[in-house]
Amino acid sequence: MAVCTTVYTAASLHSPSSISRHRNQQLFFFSGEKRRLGKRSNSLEISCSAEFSTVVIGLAADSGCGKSTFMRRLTSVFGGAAAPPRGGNPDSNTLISDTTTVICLDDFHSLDRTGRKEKGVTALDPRANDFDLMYEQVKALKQGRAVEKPIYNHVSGLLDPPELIKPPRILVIEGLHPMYDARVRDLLDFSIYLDISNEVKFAWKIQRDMAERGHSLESIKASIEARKPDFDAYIDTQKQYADCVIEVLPTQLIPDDNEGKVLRVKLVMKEGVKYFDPVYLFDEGSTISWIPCGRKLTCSYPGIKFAYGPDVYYDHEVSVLEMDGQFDRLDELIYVESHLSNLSTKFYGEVSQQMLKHSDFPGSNNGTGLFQTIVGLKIRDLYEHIIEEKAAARVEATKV
Ligand SMILES: Nc1ncnc2c1ncn2[C@@H]1O[C@H](COP(=O)(O)OP(=O)(O)OP(=O)(O)O)[C@@H](O)[C@H]1O
Ligand SMILES: O=C(CO)[C@H](O)[C@H](O)COP(=O)(O)O
Repeated sequence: MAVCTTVYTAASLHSPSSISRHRNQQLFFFSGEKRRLGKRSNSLEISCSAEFSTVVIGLAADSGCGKSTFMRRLTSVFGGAAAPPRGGNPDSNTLISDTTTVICLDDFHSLDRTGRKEKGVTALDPRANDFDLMYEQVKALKQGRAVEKPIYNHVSGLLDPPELIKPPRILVIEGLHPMYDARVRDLLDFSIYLDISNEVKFAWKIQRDMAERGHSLESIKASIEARKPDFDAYIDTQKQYADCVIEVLPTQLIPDDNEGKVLRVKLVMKEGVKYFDPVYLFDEGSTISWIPCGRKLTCSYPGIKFAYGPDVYYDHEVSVLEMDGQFDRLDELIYVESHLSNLSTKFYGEVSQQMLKHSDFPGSNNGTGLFQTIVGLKIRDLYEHIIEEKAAARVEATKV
């Protein structure tokens, strides 16, 4: 494996004088192709060996919408536990496992909490974020170069000294804006948008911020309202670019439900995405409605309803799989799994096994957990295909 290792620091990208200081920093060099950086090189750009490839996944969602839970499910599909960088800043937002590194895009806030207050902008506003640096650093990692990424400290509201991020096999960039900047968007091998309806978002935020963070109901309402215009303008618009959207809505099984406990969840899968074959129920391309409750699946009120079929989403052809309701017994999930195809599992029952393994995670009894698990397996499959493709290209290149 050859890895190019110029270190991009936040400072090096802003100040021309620091570019020369950092230009020749090379921290790691494995065997393989070596390209020397000329001392008088004007640019930090260096061409890296094609032997190394980081697959980049984008996960977009508003704060408190289940990104961390999704990340825990995804990391588990690859095996091993994810932890913050060892010996680093205790308030780091990064999670590293054997295969994946998850970086939080809040680290690219260019304004700290006070700066935002002074300028009267929210963290969702592009003016509070450094997209040039985000692009440079995601590109560097994708090409196999380590970066010195800034840290936004959620405890202090300040920008902390940067942390070193080495190129992983799979880089997940999660946060408010992974698909906002076209340059960053183009670096993504796959993208997901978690689309939580306002009613559900409110219920989740209350549950977490009141119970765990001691906020009052009024302050939670006020914070959601204050964020809404910027959320609509800058975050929600990104879903049109996503390869896959998990939409979470109130149930339709209980008339006028206002409890928000039972959920209707849709998995919107774009057609024609390389190495991503949408999952289907019973018969690919048909329109299907299925109530699985009966002899093989225990369902208490209000029951469970699945739907599947083709649709159009922001002018793209998509397949949509929907689940309304919740499971009573996860050990019976295999019945549902056996009617789904294109799951990219490695053995019969892998979806059910993953769900049972994390039955304590939020959403494990409904479509949020089921669809997050399925997307995790699809990402593993996509990753394996990309790696295979690169290996085949290398073999071809050696023949030439
Ligand atoms: N599928 C789910 N079903 C029910 N509640 C959920 C689900 N996912 C998340 N939640 C609730 O939302 C809260 C936030 O989830 P999580 O920490 O995964 O979100 P996040 O997007 O990473 O948040 P933040 O960006 O603010 O750190 C959880 O504590 C939980 O209460
Ligand atoms: O939307 C957010 C992303 O998670 C945060 O609100 C943003 O990062 C600002 O942080 P803080 O609320 O700590 O000032």
